[in-house]
Amino acid sequence: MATVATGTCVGLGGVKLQSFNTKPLSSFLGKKLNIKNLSKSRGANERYSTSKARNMVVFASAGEIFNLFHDLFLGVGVGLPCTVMECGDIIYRSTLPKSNGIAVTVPGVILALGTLSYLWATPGVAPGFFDMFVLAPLERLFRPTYKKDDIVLGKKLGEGSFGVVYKASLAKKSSKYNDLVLKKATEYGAVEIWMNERVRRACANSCADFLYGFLESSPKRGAEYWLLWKFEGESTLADLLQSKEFPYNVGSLTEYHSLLVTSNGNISSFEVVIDPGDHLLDATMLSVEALILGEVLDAPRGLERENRIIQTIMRQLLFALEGLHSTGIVHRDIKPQNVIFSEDSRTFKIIDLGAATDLRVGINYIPKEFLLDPRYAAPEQYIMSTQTPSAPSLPVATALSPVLWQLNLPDRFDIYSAGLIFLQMAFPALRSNSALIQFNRQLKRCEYDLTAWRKTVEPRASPDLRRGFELLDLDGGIGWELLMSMVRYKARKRISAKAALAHPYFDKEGQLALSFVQSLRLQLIRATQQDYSDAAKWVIQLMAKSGTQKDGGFTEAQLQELKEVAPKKKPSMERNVLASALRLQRKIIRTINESVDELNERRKSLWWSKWIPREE
Ligand SMILES: Nc1ncnc2c1ncn2[C@@H]1O[C@H](COP(=O)(O)OP(=O)(O)OP(=O)(O)O)[C@@H](O)[C@H]1O
Repeated sequence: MATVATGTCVGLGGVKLQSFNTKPLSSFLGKKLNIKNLSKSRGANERYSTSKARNMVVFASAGEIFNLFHDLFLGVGVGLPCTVMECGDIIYRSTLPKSNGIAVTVPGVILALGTLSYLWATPGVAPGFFDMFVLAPLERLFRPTYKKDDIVLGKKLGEGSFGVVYKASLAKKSSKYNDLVLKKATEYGAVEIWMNERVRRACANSCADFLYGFLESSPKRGAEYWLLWKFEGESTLADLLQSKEFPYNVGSLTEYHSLLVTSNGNISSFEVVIDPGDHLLDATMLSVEALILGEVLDAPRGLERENRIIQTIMRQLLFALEGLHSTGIVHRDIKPQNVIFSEDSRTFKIIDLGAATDLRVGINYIPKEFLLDPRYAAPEQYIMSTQTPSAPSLPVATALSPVLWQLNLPDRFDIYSAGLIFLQMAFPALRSNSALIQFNRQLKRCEYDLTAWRKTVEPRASPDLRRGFELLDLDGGIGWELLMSMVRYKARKRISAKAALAHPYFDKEGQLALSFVQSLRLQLIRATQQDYSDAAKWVIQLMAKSGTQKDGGFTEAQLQELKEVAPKKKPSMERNVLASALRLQRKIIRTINESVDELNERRKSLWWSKWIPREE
């Protein structure tokens, strides 16, 4: 009986040489094998035998490659029936192996884990798909909708480059939403509706409560996007910062002086600073009552108390930013004017997503366009490297988003702006526009090195400025350290919102009371924020210093020793491979950029706007 090791079955014959060649040929691949042709003529058999060895070599290597893929996909159960499960001998059924489910292989597990972590890495391809194709349509089915006639316009709240904002209310009174905010926006309104809907589904607490957005066309004004939010409150952080009372004007908003009924029936008071995520306990419910009754108790004023209020604002701002960044949205216009105090939730929230960009799908990613407020913009101006000049199409953007995110760390743009807000809160002298512009110039002159800036201004600092340094130096300078890790020239060296939230600056007890684990965490944050290029420069300088050990340089003998242990020049073959790999890498980047540019025609970049409801 002919056996399977004929090589006639291209690919598969080679794959299973060891196991197949002892089995009856008829048990494999049945009809596809031309058994007759092989056994009919002797000549054919001879030709077969002489080519057998050659075929065996070819098939053996092909077999190895196939085996690798076979093993890989076996782990995740992909392939033809008999390649993903053991079929045994179909004649003698008793030889069939007992089923033990899907075989798990190490490469299969690695592949599956790698794929999963790529799909879940920031900005999150998999959650993005779920959001877009499941949550968004579901939400559209159930959420309340509004039209022009449902809305009564009130006073104008502001007018910006992207539209006019009004206070508004509903024609039919609603118990939930009395006061609303309406923005009539230009073409960018479409982007803002998209961003607000995404935020409402992914991190509702980060931004103002968004109700609805639609396209409204009037013969007089043409097409306009109408966006509706809940009215969160009267004060933005900019309004609060302008007051001489800052931060105590915020203190009275965020601090509850709660009443504690002690066991002997006496009422004593204590202060609670409400953080996002804190739950009101029974005792603090009493404090709401106390607030309504106007029985607010004043704690002593001073640096410590101011520091605590600023800490609370920074934590709330970073919390909101972390929500946006973890879902792939970069705001690009973080400034005190766009941070509003929500009177209901008693937290600061972000508003104005008109300049935001959704990097999960590449929406509104127009780096060439200058949209940024220069007072708060990070030095890089663009959130993505100019090597990646414009937004890719949806599938390309989605597939590449984790890579582009890691390459550019676009979220650090917002962190720089938040750092400047922190600076303005700590230094009253830097709160005015002109003072901030001057500070920006000084910092640029110091090459964005805050320590260098401090050295130049501190000796001749005004009492206001000195007070700011004192505040940041509390608890062993932990506030100054956080500020420095936010305001840095290179985006890659800035701390992320998530890491900043874990910074010991936010530990209520201060740095001196840090536990062992907390100290370790601080060391880790410091290590990841280190500018290693400076360390490298230092080593090079040290090496370049000719002379003696006494001067801090290496001696000639030491340099000679180092030369000897230095790696020898790579062989030319290796260097050629390296050069080709680099050329290939450059070519891939160029090709991606070109296709990205090509795909970024305006027609294509507004694909999402067809999902925005139009008024009938
Ligand atoms: N949800 C809200 N609740 C209360 N007030 C709000 C809300 N949204 C916006 N405002 C108020 O309206 C003002 C303008 O809002 P917004 O910044 O979104 O408009 P804009 O047209 O983009 O303005 P600009 O271009 O100046 O930033 C804000 O400064 C704030 O005072």
